[in-house]
Amino acid sequence: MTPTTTIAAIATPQGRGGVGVIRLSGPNAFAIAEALTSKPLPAPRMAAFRQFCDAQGEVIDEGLILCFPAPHSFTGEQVVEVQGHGGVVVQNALLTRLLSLGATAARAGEFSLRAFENGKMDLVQAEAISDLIDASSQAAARSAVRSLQGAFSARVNAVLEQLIHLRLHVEAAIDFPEEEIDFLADGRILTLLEQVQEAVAQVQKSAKQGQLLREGLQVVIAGKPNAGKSSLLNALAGVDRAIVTDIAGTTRDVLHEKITLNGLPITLTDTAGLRETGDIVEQEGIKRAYKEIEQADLLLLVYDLTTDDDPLALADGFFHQLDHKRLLLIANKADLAGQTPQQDELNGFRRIVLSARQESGLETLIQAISAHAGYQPEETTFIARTRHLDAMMRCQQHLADARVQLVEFYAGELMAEALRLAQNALSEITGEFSADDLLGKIFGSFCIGK
Ligand SMILES: Nc1nc2c(c(=O)[nH]1)N(C=O)[C@@H](CNc1ccc(C(=O)N[C@@H](CCC(=O)O)C(=O)O)cc1)CN2
Ligand SMILES: Nc1nc2c(ncn2[C@@H]2O[C@H](COP(=O)(O)OP(=O)(O)OP(=O)(O)O)[C@@H](O)[C@H]2O)c(=O)[nH]1
Ligand SMILES: [Mg+2]
Repeated sequence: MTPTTTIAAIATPQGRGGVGVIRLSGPNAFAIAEALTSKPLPAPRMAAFRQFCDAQGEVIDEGLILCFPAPHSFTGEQVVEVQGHGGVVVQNALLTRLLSLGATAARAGEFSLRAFENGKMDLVQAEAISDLIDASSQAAARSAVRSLQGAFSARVNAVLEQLIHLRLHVEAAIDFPEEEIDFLADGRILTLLEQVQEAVAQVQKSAKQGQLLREGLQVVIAGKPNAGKSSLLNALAGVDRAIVTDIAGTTRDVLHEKITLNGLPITLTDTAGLRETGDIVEQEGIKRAYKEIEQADLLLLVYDLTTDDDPLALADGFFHQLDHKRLLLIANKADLAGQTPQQDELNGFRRIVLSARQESGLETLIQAISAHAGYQPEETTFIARTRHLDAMMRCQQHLADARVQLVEFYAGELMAEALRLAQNALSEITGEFSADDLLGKIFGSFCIGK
């Protein structure tokens, strides 16, 4: 084993601020802090005012120092906070001094990784810290705090307990072969298995909401030139973001705008009008539009009601293989066409009649977008990631396999093995069972100092 280093990093953002905090964590944190201040440290968890000096005794900054003896700290190690003034130059000078005193510059996520390794939190909670910092809506932030406080972990652990209970029954059935057939066939094990499947399904449902809050929804606006795509983006964003003119082919570049609808973070994308063109710049814009269309969670196909464009023919022409569920038809310029904003269906496609310029019919569109995402905000939603959903999906596959082994083959051993794999998959969520590269991937995506 490599000896544990003492790591240091600036914990506050790089920039101007009233206060800038540098954290130290590791076995030499206290010794390094003492050398920095040339004074005894204050009592644990008590702030003291100190001067922070360089090797020549020159004052770099003055501020507060705070010590957290192991294991009662964020990381579970000795932790010191050096709270100086918030400025890029002075903070870097302090950090450099700490490095010269023997500290090592922390890698991204290294404080959180240590907290995880020392049992201060599980993987879901560590991820929740990162998601809280990156939350793009109030609802996302609240659900990240819920995960941080253990709401998600508690649900996973409850299912794990059920699963372990089931495994004990199955192992017992295998260990007493004379009773095997009866034990496996009497329905008790099947009932337990179905209860576990249902419990996982419930957590999956909640986690799906949490993942939506974390990742948000990619909504791409597409259609022919002049249909009113940029006008729609501006209307939904509530700001005059995209250039709108009556010249067809106004938008060239792809434009992203982040908004939240009822707490759901959404990235709205405006694209160049789709048409055959000889203009090279426009061609490039259209190429980029198609790239966005491919990646959209939801596509708004905007067309102009005052033209004789047939939206279904347009949809077919622009995106032949498109999944119907991903497409919403937007009949724009209702004001000019003398139509009232409304919602209806066209050959199985949902259609919304609205006026982007007059901003009428937008509420209906917003509702349709939320409904498309299956977004149902609840007070108990916890933040979740694709990684978690993936683990639960694999858990369900193993449970389904266990069921087949039981009901079709009465194969106790094979059922037991499937259940073991199901448990491993579920345990990956909280990190109880994990591959090393998984940890590297997760913590590497954190910011430095976290
Ligand atoms: N100044 C400062 N503020 C901060 C942090 C920090 O590191 N420093 N945090 C950084 O993320 C968050 C708070 N996280 C923390 C989590 C645990 C402990 C801690 O001392 N835990 C001890 C004692 C617990 C207790 O007294 O109840 C322990 O777990 O034993 C400290 C900060 C947000 N605010
Ligand atoms: N009356 C009326 N005019 C609209 C409406 N929406 C857009 N327009 C007008 O239609 C013209 C084109 O609007 P844009 O939003 O630039 O259209 P676009 O689809 O982004 O066009 P390109 O960027 O060229 O592909 C502008 O003159 C808008 O003011 C609407 O609902 N009603
Ligand atoms: Mg435009």
